[in-house]
Amino acid sequence: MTAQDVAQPESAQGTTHTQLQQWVDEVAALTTPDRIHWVTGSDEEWTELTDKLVDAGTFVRLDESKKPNSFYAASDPTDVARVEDRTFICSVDEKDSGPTNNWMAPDEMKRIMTELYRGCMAGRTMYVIPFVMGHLDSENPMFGVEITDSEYVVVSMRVMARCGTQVLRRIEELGDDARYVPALHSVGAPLAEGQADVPWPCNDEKYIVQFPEERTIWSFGSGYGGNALLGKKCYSLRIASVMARDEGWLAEHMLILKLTSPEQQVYYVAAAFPSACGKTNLAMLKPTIPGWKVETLGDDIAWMRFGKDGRLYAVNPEFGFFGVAPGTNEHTNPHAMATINKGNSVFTNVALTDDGDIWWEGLENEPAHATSWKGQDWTPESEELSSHPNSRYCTPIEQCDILAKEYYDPQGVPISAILFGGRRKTTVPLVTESRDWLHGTFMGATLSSETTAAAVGQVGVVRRDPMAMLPFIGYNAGDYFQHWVNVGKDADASKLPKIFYVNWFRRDDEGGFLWPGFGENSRVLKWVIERIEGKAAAAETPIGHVPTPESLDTDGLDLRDAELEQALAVDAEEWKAEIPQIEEWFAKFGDDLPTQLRVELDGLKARLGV
Ligand SMILES: Nc1nc2c(ncn2[C@@H]2O[C@H](COP(=O)(O)OP(=O)(O)OP(=O)(O)O)[C@@H](O)[C@H]2O)c(=O)[nH]1
Ligand SMILES: O=C([O-])CC(=O)C(=O)O
Repeated sequence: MTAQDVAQPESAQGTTHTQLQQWVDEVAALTTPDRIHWVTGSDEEWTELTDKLVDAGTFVRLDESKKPNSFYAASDPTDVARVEDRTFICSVDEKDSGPTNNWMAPDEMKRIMTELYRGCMAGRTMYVIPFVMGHLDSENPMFGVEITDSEYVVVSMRVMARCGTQVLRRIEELGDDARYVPALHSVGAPLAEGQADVPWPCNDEKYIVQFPEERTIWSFGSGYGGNALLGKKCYSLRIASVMARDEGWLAEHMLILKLTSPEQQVYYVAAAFPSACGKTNLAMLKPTIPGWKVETLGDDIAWMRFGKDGRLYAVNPEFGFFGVAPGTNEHTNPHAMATINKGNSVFTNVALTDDGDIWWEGLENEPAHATSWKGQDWTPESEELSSHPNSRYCTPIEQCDILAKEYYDPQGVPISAILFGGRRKTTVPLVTESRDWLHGTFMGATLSSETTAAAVGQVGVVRRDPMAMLPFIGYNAGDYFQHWVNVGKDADASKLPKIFYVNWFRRDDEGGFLWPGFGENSRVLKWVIERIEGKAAAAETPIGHVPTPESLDTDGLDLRDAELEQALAVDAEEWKAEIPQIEEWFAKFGDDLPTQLRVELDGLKARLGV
């Protein structure tokens, strides 16, 4: 079948952008969809698609009075999270993908995937989604075009990115000057003539592939989150990190928040934590200390470029939140709750209540009965969880009642502090200030965290997750470290953000969290700002500057002195035990590890007396 044979629905407008049209035609010829639909982004289209998803049994419409214009979806039980072992960086030279990524030669990968794509959209509609990550009116709009055969992906992309005709028109206006990332996605479930569809089509064989030199993404087999919404992790982190390396900026797995002190001083903070380690919660934090205010700019991704004034400015390229549902409630994240309660959201792999609402572990008002994410009867006595630990809400960022007005500024905001952090039960204190950019880069490069349900695999295993980017660095991680070193070297040190390392997850001897976390993390933010202002005290330790117990504002906090001390403790023996692990981690990189990081490690060893 040729592209010309593919039936065009009346709504298909095509494009005057010859090269884009050519690519769409080629994909259609290969994948043989029944129809092609160019996504407009209109409200009518949303209604059409969500109705179609309801008819297919993929979506259940939630009660309008509880969650207007919102939908429940349950995925195939095998398609619930990112698949890191099926994710590839197919650089031309294997060395450029480095020791932390899966690699295959691009030609070989394309040969395999072309066969998988052949006829894979039969019986389905092929959607063409023009989108832009970041602002349409920015100096260099970061366009993408995702082709997908999943209505779920179209609806979710519409929440997560600025999509549709307005973007396509801009691409057409720019013509050959429009730089866009072609991103091809299929669930890999062709339908034979007359064959009924399943609610969640997917394929056991999955590939999530980035071609860094071509700045192209090919994804096959999964309909879920970061595997399928290709503007998110695949483009805004893996491909964008390659662009950032080449162009001298940073594409990072970071939230961005605006902090206003009681004296009305404004600071912007970015923070990198691995998936499901608290970015969304910190980004929307409700401070428990009087006079401090937090507003949100982003909860997952930050693109940071130097401004003319020499400071590092961050923008959030996304348009929605794709947040972890379990644990989210009125206490832990009241702003996320207010955002999703406004509706226009998609909930995946949570529980469906009998009165047409959603529920998950940790949410208030536990229902007496619900349908679990696996479609089974669920009651509080059930042994199985009602919701998958990586169940998600997908909701528009503009509904967030504490969205900072600067979100709309394509220039972004000047960052004063960068926080790195992960989940560690032991060893890592509540907060540590680095001595300088290089030391902060070392902290980031050696970041460690227990694995979570956000990726398929074992949960709770400590692994190194540099800058929380382990699954997202689109090139050799050794070169990525060098890029961070270079950013510091080329900048005016006095204007660079200060780097800190936090750990909300240290445990006491009974296994409870030592630090109450959530809104109380505002106390740590306050200390961070007071360090920047030169006001707060700190103790110098082998690993960096740690608050003295008195320097951290604990007014009104129900925390015993001994607990605070334990949360802040730097135990030399525990840190000595980290050294061989860091050495093993660094050994992976061979000569690609920047000398400066080896020098930092030697410094740490000397201070610990190793
Ligand atoms: N103990 C404790 N748990 C927290 C804290 N902040 C977040 N969490 C929990 O960590 C889990 C993940 O939190 P999120 O804020 O959604 O994580 P995220 O980093 O945005 O996750 P991704 O969307 O996967 O990138 C939730 O279950 C939270 O309840 C904290 O300060 N202390
Ligand atoms: O990418 C996803 O599927 C969800 C997400 O935000 C993450 O895992 O960090």
